[in-house]
Amino acid sequence: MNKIAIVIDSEYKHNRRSLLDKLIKENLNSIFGQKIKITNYYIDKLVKGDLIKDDLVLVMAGSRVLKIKNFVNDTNNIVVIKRTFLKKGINQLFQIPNDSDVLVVNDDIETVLNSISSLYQIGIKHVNLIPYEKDKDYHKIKYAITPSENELVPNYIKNIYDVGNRMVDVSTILLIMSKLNINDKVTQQNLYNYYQNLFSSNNAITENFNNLLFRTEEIDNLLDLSHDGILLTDKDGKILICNAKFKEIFNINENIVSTYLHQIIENIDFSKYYSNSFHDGLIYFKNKYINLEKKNITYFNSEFRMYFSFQEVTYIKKLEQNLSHKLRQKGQIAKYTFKDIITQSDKMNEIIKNSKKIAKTDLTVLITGESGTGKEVLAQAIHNYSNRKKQPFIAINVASIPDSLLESELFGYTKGSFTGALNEGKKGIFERANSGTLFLDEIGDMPKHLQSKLLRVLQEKQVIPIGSENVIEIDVRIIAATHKNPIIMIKEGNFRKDLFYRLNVFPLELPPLKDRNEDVKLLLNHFTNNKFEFSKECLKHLLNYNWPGNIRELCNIAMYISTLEEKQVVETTSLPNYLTALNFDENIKAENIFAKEITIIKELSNYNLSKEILKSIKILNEIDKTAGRKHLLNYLENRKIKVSENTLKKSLKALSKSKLIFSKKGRSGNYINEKGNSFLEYTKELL
Ligand SMILES: Nc1ncnc2c1ncn2[C@@H]1O[C@H](COP(=O)(O)OP(=O)(O)OP(=O)(O)O)[C@@H](O)[C@H]1O
Repeated sequence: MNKIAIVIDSEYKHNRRSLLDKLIKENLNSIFGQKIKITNYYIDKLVKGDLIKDDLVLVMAGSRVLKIKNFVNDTNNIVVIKRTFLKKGINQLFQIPNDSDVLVVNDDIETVLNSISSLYQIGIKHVNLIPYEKDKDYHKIKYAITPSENELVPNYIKNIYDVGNRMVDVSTILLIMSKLNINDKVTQQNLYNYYQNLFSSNNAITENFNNLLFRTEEIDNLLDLSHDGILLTDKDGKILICNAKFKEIFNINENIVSTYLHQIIENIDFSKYYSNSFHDGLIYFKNKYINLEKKNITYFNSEFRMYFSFQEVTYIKKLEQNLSHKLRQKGQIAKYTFKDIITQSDKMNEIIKNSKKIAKTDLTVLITGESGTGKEVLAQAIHNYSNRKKQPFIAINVASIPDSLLESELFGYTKGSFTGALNEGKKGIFERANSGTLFLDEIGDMPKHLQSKLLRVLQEKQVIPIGSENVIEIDVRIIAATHKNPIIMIKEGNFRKDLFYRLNVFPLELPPLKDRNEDVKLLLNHFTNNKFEFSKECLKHLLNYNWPGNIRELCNIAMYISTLEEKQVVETTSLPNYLTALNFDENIKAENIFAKEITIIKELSNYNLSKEILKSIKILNEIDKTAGRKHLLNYLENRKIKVSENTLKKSLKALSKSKLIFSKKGRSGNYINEKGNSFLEYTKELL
C-alpha cells in the first residue's frame, strides 16, 4: 500500500479544528480508496529529528516545501497540492451583476487572498473582489463569496454565495498517480467521476483527458475481444498491456501490468523469447500447447516494444480446418494445359514457346504479372507439360494463410509435437508435393523470417518438420508467382535478394490484357462460346477499356453477357455500366482529355520529369510509403533520375495544381488520386 503524508500548518486554526487535512483526505480516498494510507502531520508540531517516511508528502503551498525539507529524506517526493472549486459553486457567481463589489470572506487574510487569486485564475473577472478584514465596515457591499465560512460574513450582507470547499485539482491527482505508479481501471474511473464535478477553466484539457480515457477504454475492449492472448512489453519484458485472453490462457487472476513477463509464470522462462532473432515458438503449459509469436516494434525511433501473441493449439486447429477447406476448394490438381491458354498475341506465344522448353527441365520459375493475367494457368500448363505431370501439383497462396500457420503448412510437423487431434502430425506442403510441382502463389507476401527458411529448403533440398529431428529429402519443382514488383520489394527491404535470385532462375513476365488487345475479342468469344457478335461501337469500348482485373475481369463480363443478353448482337448498352461510364470516343486523344493539366504542368515545371515524379508517387503509395519530398528524392535517385529539391518542389506544385495528387491533412507526403492514375494511363505512361 502507498503511504501518503498530508502536511498542513497546524491542527487548530483560530481555536477551531482545521478541516483542511480532512477534506484533502476525503478527496484522495474517493479516488484511490484502499490503495493509499494517509497520515496527517502538522508543521507546528514537527521537531528537529522528526522524519516523514511516507512515499509522498503533500503540502498546501510552495512556501511550505522549504519549511519541511529537513523532515523528509527526498524532496522529490514532495507534491504541492493545487486546488480548484466545484462547478456548482462557481457557475452561480456569473449571476452577480457585472462590476458589483463583492466581499470575499475567509478565516484569515492569507486564505482570503488565496481565494481571490483562485477566483481570478478561473476567470471571475466581471466583479470587483474585495478582501474581507475583520472589524471593517462593509455596509455598502451587497454581495459576499465564501468557501463555506458563512458565519463569518457580516450579517448585513444578504446575498451570500457559498462556493464550497476547494478540491484537489486534476493535475495534482495525475501527478500523484504517476509518482505512485497507479494507473489501474478503477482509479481511472474514479478520477473520471471525480472531475466531472470540478470547475475547470481549461475545457480543452479536460476534454482531451476525457477522449484519452474513452480511447483507452475502447482499445481495452477491442483487445479483450481478440481470440489471441496479447501482450505488449518494454525491452526488458515489463508488461505494459495485457488482454483478458492472455490471463485466461495462463490462469492469471491478478493485475500483471507493470510486472515482468519472465517472472509471472513458474517453469516458463520467457526471457529467452526476448532476443531479436526470436519470432515464434511453441510453449507447453498445464497440458496445453500454446503457439507464441513475437514482433519487435519501435516508436518514435527510440521507444522499443515487444508484441507477443498467444494462441492455444485447439484454436489453431479450427483455423486449420477452415484453411484445408479453402485449399480443397482451390483444388490440388493441375487442370490447365498449354492448349487452354487462349491467345493470339505474339508476346504470349513467345512466352508459351519458352515455357514449353522450360517445362522439360527442373528449373525454378518465377512468374510475374498483374492479378488475373493467368499466372496460375501458366504454372499448371508447365507442370502438365513436364515429366512430373503424373505427380502432384500443389498450389499454396502464401497471402491467404495466417502467419501463424504458414510455417507448419509449408514444412509440416511431426507426431507428438502437438496434442489432441493433431497427434498424428502433419505433412508439410513440400512433402506433399514431393516428386511433383509446388506452386507458391503471392510469394511476395511471405514473412521475412520464413523467406530465410524457404531459401534454406531450396538450397539444401531438405525440410525438417516442426518438432522433428529428422531431415526429409525432397524433390520438388518450384514455380513461384507474384503480382508485386520483386525489385521494388527488395529495395524496400521486404524481400530477400538471395531468395529472389534463387527463384528467378527462369523469369516469365505475363503482359496485362490491355497490352494484348488482339486477345480481347478472342477471349470474349471463347468465354461466351461464340454465341454472340459484338457491335462496332461495343467492341471499341471493350478495346479501349483498361482491364485492371485482366482476364479474370473479362471472364466475368463474358458471364454477364451470356446470362443477360437476349439478342444476337451485343450493343454497348448491354455492357455493365461501369465499363461505359468513361467516354472512349476515338477522336479524343490523351492530349485533349488532359490538355488543361498538361498545359499547367508544362508552364510550371519540366513535363517529362513531372510525369516520372507522378509515377514514383504511385509506386511509393502502392508499397505503403508516404511519398514525402525526402522519400521521393531517395527513390528518384535509386531510379537514376537526377533532380534537385527545388525542381522537385516545382513539379509537386504543378501536379497538385492540376489536381493529379493530393496530400492528407496532418500527414506528410503526397498521394496520387484517381485522376492522376488515369492521367498516367491516358498519356500511355502506364507502369
Ligand atoms: N490465356 C488464358 N486463356 C484462358 N483463360 C485464361 C487465360 N489466362 C487466364 N485465364 C483465366 O483467368 C482467370 C485468372 O487466371 P489466374 O488465376 O491464372 O491468374 P493469376 O495471374 O494467377 O491471378 P492472381 O495473381 O490474382 O492469383 C482464371 O479463371 C483463368 O482460367
